[in-house]
Amino acid sequence: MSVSHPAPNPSIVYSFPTPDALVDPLATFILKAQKEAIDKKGKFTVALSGGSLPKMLRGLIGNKAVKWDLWHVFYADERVVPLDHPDSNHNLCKTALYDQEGVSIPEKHINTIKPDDPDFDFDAIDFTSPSEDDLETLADEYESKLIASFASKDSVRFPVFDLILLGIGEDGHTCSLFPGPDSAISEGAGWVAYVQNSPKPPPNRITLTYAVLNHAARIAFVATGPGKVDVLRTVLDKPEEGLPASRVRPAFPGQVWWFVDDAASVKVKHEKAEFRL
Ligand SMILES: O=C1O[C@H](COP(=O)(O)O)[C@@H](O)[C@H](O)[C@H]1O
Repeated sequence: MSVSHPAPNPSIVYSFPTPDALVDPLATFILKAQKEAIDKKGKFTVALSGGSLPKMLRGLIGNKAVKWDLWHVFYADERVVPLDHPDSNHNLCKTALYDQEGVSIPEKHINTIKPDDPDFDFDAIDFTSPSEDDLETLADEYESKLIASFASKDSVRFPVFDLILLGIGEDGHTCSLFPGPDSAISEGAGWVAYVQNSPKPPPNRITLTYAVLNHAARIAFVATGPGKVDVLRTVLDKPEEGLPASRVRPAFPGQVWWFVDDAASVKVKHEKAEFRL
């Protein structure tokens, strides 16, 4: 017997005149997601990306409505480098957000890729050339952190994030899910995968899988600037081309939103909505 799944909701695209103009609406959107999550279950689970995303969260800084103590943060992807390395997505988020005045997410709620297992010496990894065993351990241990945070008595097949904030590369990658045939990431039922030889440096990465992204309650992509113009057109108007960002389509009632600027969306034919929550 075949089981039919409801079709994903169409993505909602908001385009703003400048990158600065999307900062406050994005903060408002995040606060709404936070409120719904906290009203329902007393915490807010969010996955953050690196790249240009962390700085776009500046509208939250100093906003008294943010319940930092109830945030539980994971990374949509992370580069396998020391946590204080300039390429680390954690380090980017720390600099742009956690270290800012008034931002008080408890340290134990920030889930880095450094394993909790005291027998695994993260700092001893050869970061210039980590072994496949190390990468596999990091992915497995990160999955364990997700299990500890999401599995309950109604134990889950996949974590359901309240919100996942994503960026998109000019090649259509999102998280560390790059274009091209990588069946391990594409088809695997796991929650976390490792990537070697990523086309964008640094080469070794840990990423949430499509399966996790597509179980989220909300996904918000943030993309600005003329460098994203062609990829945005392809992802939004030609999803059949199957670029990684187009494959992020959580099943109903999940929903994808796009916060973009006009420079990035100028060629997009997909309907643009007026921002209102
Ligand atoms: O390598 C990565 O790239 C993407 C996109 O970055 P952006 O600077 O173009 O926004 C990012 O979302 C991801 O977290 C990162 O590891």
